[in-house]
Amino acid sequence: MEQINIGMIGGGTVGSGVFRALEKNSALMTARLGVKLKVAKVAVKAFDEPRPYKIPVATMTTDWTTVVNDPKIQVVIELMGGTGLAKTVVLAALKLGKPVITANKALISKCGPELFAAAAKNNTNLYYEASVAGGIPIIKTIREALVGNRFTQIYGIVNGTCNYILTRMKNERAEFAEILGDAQKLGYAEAEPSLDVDGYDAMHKTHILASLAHGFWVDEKKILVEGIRSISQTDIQFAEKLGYTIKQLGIVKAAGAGKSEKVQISVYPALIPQQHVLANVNDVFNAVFVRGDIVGDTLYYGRGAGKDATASAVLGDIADAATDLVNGTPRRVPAFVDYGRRASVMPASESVSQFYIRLGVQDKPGVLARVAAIFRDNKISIASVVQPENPAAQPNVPLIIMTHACKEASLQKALKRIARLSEVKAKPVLLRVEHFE
Ligand SMILES: NC(=O)C1=CN([C@@H]2O[C@H](COP(=O)(O)OP(=O)(O)OC[C@H]3O[C@@H](n4cnc5c(N)ncnc54)[C@H](O)[C@@H]3O)[C@@H](O)[C@H]2O)C=CC1
Ligand SMILES: N[C@@H](CC=O)C(=O)O
Ligand code: NA
Repeated sequence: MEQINIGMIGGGTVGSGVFRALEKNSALMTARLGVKLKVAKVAVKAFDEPRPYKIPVATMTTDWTTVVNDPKIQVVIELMGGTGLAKTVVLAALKLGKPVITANKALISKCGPELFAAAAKNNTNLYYEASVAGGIPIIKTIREALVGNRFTQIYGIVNGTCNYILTRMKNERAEFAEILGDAQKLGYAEAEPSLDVDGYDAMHKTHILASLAHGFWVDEKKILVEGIRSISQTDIQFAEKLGYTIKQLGIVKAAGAGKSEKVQISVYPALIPQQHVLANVNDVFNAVFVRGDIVGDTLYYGRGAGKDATASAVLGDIADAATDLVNGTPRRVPAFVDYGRRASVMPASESVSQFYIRLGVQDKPGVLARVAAIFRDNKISIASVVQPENPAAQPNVPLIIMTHACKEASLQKALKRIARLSEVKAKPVLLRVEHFE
């Protein structure tokens, strides 16, 4: 029976997870695939760095080139992260004609077309299932299982760290910073956790999904990105009172048809109705809702981060890479196909939604009337206003306003004027409300 020798660059949370998962289930995979799989070498920064599972010292090296260049290594897995050296590693392996597996969404989002071209030029492939929604097989679903569909809507909770933080903020009334520390300890957060909390990790994943779903590599600068830092206990509790839960969403929504089709691609924390299925996706779990024109609505759920769930996605890619090698079909499912469907990305200013606005205002007569007048001037209709009682006679109090649906541009214009009012004492917090229509 043929054996495929695998070289891994990175042996941290995900890398050691993959090593351990193969120790556990490689015999099962061999039985299913008819090919033996062996992680022959692992490159790490330091042999004794903390990692959740052990990797034998004899398997490790600190020189990645000895892994990639070893003629016995047939498949290279990049699990080091970042977009600098990781890109060099991936390109080096592809240039040697070796299939590469990566979990690195930052790298795919930033350099996808260049890497896909290198894979094609060298008649090999790039596999990246672990890069989006951890253990959920969403890349395979969009590219293979649902290949017969046009995708009209994708809504995803695609960052495990943010979902974990928002869930614990809601359930325990705990504060942001303390929970982020736990997400780091659990191996969910990026090495640079601002990628998670400022929305960029979810943007990388939404960028990849949008590009796959619509057949052209989206310009990432056109994606609206907002993180979860500005969300406070006040927002979580008011959202709850109003019947909503706050979730960070990646949104890919197509409107119009043919040449006039526009795709909204955004990442932001949104108020979603408590009874919606995505409102009940908690902790590190991710979920992706996909609407296809033939299949209708579909939903995928699972752990979005962590050593084992992410390893499971890498194992799936190992199976594909090994089978493609054995069968001599390296480009059976190309990493990405640009089929020239240049729908335009809708500018954020054109999108329409309902808004939640939290202002910090002086508690004195006339403030609400002045704010309401600005909304009226911008033809924005107010759906409800909540101002909690102020028994402690604080000088500044929150004022929460829910609007009816309006254009983002009108809302932003109104908000600029409101922020300048002398009675408005803090930077307004704006959250969109998503009704999944
Ligand atoms: N942790 C998670 O839940 C998930 C992580 N990812 C992605 O997987 C990748 C790896 O993430 P983690 O395992 O969490 O990171 P980590 O920080 O735990 O592990 C990184 C590994 O790369 C090694 N490394 C770094 N620079 C190196 C160099 N110059 N030469 C050799 N080895 C080097 C480190 O020694 C370490 O073993 C990242 O791209 C991340 O975005 C994707 C999905 C989930
Ligand atoms: N930091 C990421 C890891 C998985 O992609 C997340 O929290 O989702
Ligand atoms: Na995945």
